[in-house]
Amino acid sequence: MLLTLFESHTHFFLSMFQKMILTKIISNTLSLHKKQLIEWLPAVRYFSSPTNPLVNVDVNDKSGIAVVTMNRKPVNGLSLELFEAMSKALDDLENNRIRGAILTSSCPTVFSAGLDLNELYQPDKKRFKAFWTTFQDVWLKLYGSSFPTAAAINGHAPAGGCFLAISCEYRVMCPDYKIGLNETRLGIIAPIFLRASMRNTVSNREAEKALTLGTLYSTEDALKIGLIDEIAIYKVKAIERCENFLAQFNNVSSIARSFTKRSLRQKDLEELENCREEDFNIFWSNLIEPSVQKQIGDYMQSLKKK
Ligand SMILES: CCCCC/C=C\C/C=C\CC/C=C/CC(=O)SCCNC(=O)CCNC(=O)[C@H](O)C(C)(C)COP(=O)(O)OP(=O)(O)OC[C@H]1O[C@@H](n2cnc3c(N)ncnc32)[C@H](O)[C@@H]1OP(=O)(O)O
Repeated sequence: MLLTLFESHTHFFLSMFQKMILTKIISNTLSLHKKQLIEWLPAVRYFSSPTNPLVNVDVNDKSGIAVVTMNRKPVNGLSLELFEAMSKALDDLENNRIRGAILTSSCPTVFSAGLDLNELYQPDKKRFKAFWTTFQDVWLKLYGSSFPTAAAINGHAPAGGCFLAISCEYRVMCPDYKIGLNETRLGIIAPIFLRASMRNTVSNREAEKALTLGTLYSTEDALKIGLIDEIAIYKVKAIERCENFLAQFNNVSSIARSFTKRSLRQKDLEELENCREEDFNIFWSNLIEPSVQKQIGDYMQSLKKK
């Protein structure tokens, strides 16, 4: 009842005084530290994000929902700079307590082509370390966000592209594209945090099959195995369907929702938090194997020859 009362107030701007009183009452009732509670307070203020050419954040003042658009042509290859921009955008969204976020792409037929192969081919260790650490940050922030998330998958989403989508809570995809985790086809072992996101999306059996075979699914087959939740005919509709999903949370206590999400994902988040360095080392040694480098180089060539 206290939460319901609190929620109904938060749709309006809270004066500092109101906020202090409410914080005190709720933190006493839920036995939370003030800092912990503030971190999980529901959306109360919306913002317009400073522009970064690689990631556009557009917050709808009325709904409080942010559309986060990756904008790195031609295929949203996930480079260090794109990850940095995403990491910053996720911080801004968290700090401004938005009501939900929808991840999508400005490329007409590609959501994201996954990790930028240029980051993986003949890598410089220092840059790759920064790249990998920022990649981990993005996953921790997206998968562990206090606000609800959805992906409007308006194009192909192989490998890292699929990975971003399954780190969200809901996925709507446009027809006639491919999605999946094809890392094993490239000689790569899926990292710990990728496995966690996949298991959280499809059944353990499907996750095992999908990851070991490295299958890329059509939109229709992805729906069948639960890798996506809905199909929408084009991008605008996909965003609308994501908005509808997020709007359902208007009738749910933000605090109860955030804590429940957190508790369900906590184990996965901690698993990576506790082994970030080890995770890097494993991938670095896998990546610099001459056979893997050759595979990546050949693969890049084959993409260029198309
Ligand atoms: C490969 C080894 C990975 C090692 C990783 C190590 C550990 C990581 C483990 C797990 C972490 C999570 C997983 C990450 C793995 C990855 O994400 S690796 C990337 C895998 N991505 C792919 O296999 C997709 C490759 N791309 C495509 O299939 C197609 O491009 C597309 C997305 C279906 C789009 O097709 P379309 O016809 O529209 O475009 P083009 O193919 O003509 O491409 C245009 C242009 O873009 C270049 N390009 C495509 N993909 C990438 C990419 N991932 N990175 C960099 N550049 C890419 C392509 O070469 C073309 O260039 P151009 O000819 O110079 O114009």
